[in-house]
Amino acid sequence: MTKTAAPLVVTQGDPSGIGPEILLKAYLARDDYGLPPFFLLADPAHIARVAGELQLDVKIEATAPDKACKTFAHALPIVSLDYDVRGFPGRPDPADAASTISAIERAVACVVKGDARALVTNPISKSALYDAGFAHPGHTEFLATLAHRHYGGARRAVMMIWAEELAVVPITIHIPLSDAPKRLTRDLIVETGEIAARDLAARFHIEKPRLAFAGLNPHAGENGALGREEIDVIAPAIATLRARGVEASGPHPADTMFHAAARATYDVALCPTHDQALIPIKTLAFERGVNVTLGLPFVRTSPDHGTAFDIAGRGVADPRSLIEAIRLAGRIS
Ligand SMILES: NC(=O)C1=CN([C@@H]2O[C@H](COP(=O)(O)OP(=O)(O)OC[C@H]3O[C@@H](n4cnc5c(N)ncnc54)[C@H](O)[C@@H]3O)[C@@H](O)[C@H]2O)C=CC1
Ligand SMILES: NCC(=O)COP(=O)(O)O
Repeated sequence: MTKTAAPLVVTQGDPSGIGPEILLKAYLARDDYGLPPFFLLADPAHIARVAGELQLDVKIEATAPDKACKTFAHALPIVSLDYDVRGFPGRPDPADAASTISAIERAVACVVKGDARALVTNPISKSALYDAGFAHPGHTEFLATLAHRHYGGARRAVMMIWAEELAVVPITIHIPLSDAPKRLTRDLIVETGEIAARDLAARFHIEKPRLAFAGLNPHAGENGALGREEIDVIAPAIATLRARGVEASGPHPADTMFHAAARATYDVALCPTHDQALIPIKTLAFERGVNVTLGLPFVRTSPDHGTAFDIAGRGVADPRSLIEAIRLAGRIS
């Protein structure tokens, strides 16, 4: 199968979260949104149970990846995981962790083999997986490990959350806030900036991406009076990026770089910490934001939200972020 003819592969995510529901709703909306064909890696019996409980009229067909495109027109294609998934809504179950992890591993294997052109992940509960012994902070870092496993070489994955009006990159990701200043090195900033610039050009066709870096401290340090990371670490990293031909600006005060006029001056905002980056995008575009992993030899997208255990099983979950994740994966792969 040629890469562009291949379907997308979608993972089950945490089966007790809203993943199965939004996936079923996305399938029902496939024609309205012009979604490219996809197949789900899951336990077909579990997905049929969720569809029945939520009265979502979706025909489900267990199939193989090479039959998925044909199936997609009349039924939701599911490639079966070798697990009996319990997935009681709202109650994450350690017994389901192995199936959740296996879906991610198998999805990457499908892309590597050419059975799928890109992967879209449903949300996982980090703490539920940590409790089951999962050693990776999140998908992003796990995918870098899987890329290394399949392709060799050092692999660094960069998280970007994207919407039409804003794209953000957290330079440090899933670490305690108190560790962020120590982990924020010149090398990390330069590497993150280079990956973002490269993938925005290659995958999003922005010829010369404009990168805007946020400071770490209030008012970007106020010339060192409120912290020295801007002077000692961030500004030198920006200078290195500029010397290497990357259009990089900053460090900008993080509190004033997300209003509309400021956003018009850059293509992506890169922030030292997770929440500096994710709060603005989730405020502006929670229902439409897409998490895209940059830096890998394959495309992975995901909705910007999590497992939403508080509403799982109630039928009220909004599928639009997953729909946008599927659309974007189709567009950039
Ligand atoms: N890509 C991934 O796998 C992600 C996983 N997570 C995980 O999700 C778990 C829960 O995280 P939270 O911080 O509670 O964030 P969350 O995004 O799951 O929920 C936050 C709030 O938004 C609501 N919400 C989320 N998605 C919604 C949707 N599609 N429709 C309607 N309402 C929605 C929820 O009901 C909740 O009130 C955590 O364990 C976290 O690790 C969080 C973000 C991304
Ligand atoms: N807050 C975003 C998030 O946690 C997503 O992480 P990942 O599982 O995509 O690495």
